[in-house]
Amino acid sequence: MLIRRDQLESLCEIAQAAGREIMAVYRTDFASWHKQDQSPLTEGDLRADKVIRAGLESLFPGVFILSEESTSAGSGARDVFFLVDPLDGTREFLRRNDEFTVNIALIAQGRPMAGVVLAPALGELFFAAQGLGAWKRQGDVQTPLRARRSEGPLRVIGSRSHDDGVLDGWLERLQCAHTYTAAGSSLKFCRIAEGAADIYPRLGPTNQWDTAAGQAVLEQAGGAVLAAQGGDLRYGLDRALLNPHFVALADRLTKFPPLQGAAT
Ligand SMILES: Nc1ncnc2c1ncn2[C@@H]1O[C@H](COP(=O)(O)O)[C@@H](OP(=O)(O)O)[C@H]1O
Ligand SMILES: [Mg+2]
Repeated sequence: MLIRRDQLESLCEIAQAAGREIMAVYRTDFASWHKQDQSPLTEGDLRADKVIRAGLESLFPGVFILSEESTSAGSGARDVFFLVDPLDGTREFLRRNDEFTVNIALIAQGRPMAGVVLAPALGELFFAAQGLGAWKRQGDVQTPLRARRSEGPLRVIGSRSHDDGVLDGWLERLQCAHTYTAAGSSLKFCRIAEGAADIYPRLGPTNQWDTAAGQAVLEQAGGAVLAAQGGDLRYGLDRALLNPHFVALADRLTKFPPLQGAAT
């Protein structure tokens, strides 16, 4: 299922509306609490989820929505559905370091066909769809995205808040000079998509909604997201919510150490 340019623009508007809800909370002395899985939750997550769900239901009536914070009625596998993380990087939100994002992805036949990633505190919007392309919009400036491997040291980017030490061993096995930068949330995919980083190894858990929109942006910018067991990272309501370990790359031919200890 391909989406039209005006539909992609509408997805951007929905993300921006969610971003406004999040920023309204961010500016206050907001409370946070923990979900059953011990991940943090704020009013920002819930308000953004509500706005996104309402927007998607009106724009794409009847299309199933799986969000981190809510699930559409009905169950079973569907070929086409939305994957939504209304506030990715809740820990970054709590730390007030601005590196959190709104994520909306359209999945068809297991692949992310379109994605919008908005970093509302940074004012950066990334959006892409198969057949259309990938762009970054910041203020009035819009630029096409093109992932590219630097000619210098390999620029590795990784999680700011979730590093269980496995990454250090992986970096030691890299056979080339490299630099390392930490960044929160799905912004890591976007940094590769805009040519600011080369590789994002994820050797710890993520959920499907954490990665789908970022993958759509990166793939349409020319990059790739490879799953530990081989092939491009895929999505589905009939699959585990937890992603396998993966590596996101500007250039899929980049050599990297095996993603050992991969979850499936
Ligand atoms: N132990 C765990 N189990 C499942 N998901 C985890 C996890 N630790 C981190 N994550 C996922 O990693 C995301 C944050 O990514 P990063 O570390 O790259 O900023 C979290 O998104 P949320 O912040 O939306 O909960 C969460 O979904
Ligand atoms: Mg998330």
